[in-house]
Amino acid sequence: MTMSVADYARECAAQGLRGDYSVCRADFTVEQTYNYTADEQAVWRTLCDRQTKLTKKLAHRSYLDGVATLGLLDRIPDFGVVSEKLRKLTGWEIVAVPGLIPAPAFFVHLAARRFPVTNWLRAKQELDYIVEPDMFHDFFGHVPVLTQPVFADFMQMYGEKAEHLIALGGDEMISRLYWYTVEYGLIQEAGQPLEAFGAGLMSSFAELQFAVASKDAHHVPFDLETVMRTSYEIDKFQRAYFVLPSFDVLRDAFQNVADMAAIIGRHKGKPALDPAKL
Ligand SMILES: C[C@H](O)[C@H](O)[C@H]1CNc2nc(N)[nH]c(=O)c2N1
Ligand SMILES: N[C@@H](Cc1ccccc1)C(=O)O
Ligand SMILES: [Fe+2]
Repeated sequence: MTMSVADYARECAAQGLRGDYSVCRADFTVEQTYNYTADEQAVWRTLCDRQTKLTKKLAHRSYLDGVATLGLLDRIPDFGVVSEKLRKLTGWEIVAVPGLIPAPAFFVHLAARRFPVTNWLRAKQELDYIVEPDMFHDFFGHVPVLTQPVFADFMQMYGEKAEHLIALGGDEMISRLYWYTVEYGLIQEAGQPLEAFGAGLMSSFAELQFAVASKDAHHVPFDLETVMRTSYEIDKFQRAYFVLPSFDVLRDAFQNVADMAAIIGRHKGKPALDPAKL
């Protein structure tokens, strides 16, 4: 199922990831330990002020409705306090993690309506973009939509179905689908402008503008099989952004898990598609 914390900690250190995985529980959770400095509080406020202005213009309404419901904070959030509010709204809660955790463990949390939020914050030198998920990405990017019942249910369903598809050897392919939609997806509904959908865009001042507004961004119409076959890199701007015609198209992809299992069966272990060549 999931590799041990010790093995994963070694792998993260080898990749130069920042999180301290030495104090994780077996499910990769840690305590939040609310001991942030005045400087970190100031970085948090700056990030929230700038991103709130930008997402108002470029983000899909599902995210903005979530922000309005969540009531974004002028201080670094106390995960316990926010979990109390989330539980009442949609049954979700936040668990603290040291940073990126393995996909299988990640999906087990989603299936249980627990969203893993990194417990450390980016430095002021990384304000516009950071190569690994930090607390601002996980919280500001992902948590707002968990207040919206339709998306809260979708994220739990994603975790449940992913566990089943990982058992079929779909670990990489189900992660790609998550990556190109929940993390870096765009959406353009009929008669609407192109908007950001993915959390990795909501938390990055630089990439949000690039993905939605730059003529150099490579936009590809969403296609389930293509997405599941296309590789991605986590530490640079995406070389393809898939555009959903509606949220229903993404949710409906999960209605027929047999189709997803068939795609996994067809392409498991084959070379991935290059996003730049789509
Ligand atoms: C599912 C897919 O692998 C995706 O990149 C996961 C992996 N691990 C993660 N770990 C954390 N802490 N936060 C995330 O958003 C993710 N995303
Ligand atoms: N690049 C995102 C953070 C992120 C890194 C890696 C994976 C997902 C998200 C940001 O700058 O906010
Ligand atoms: Fe994320």
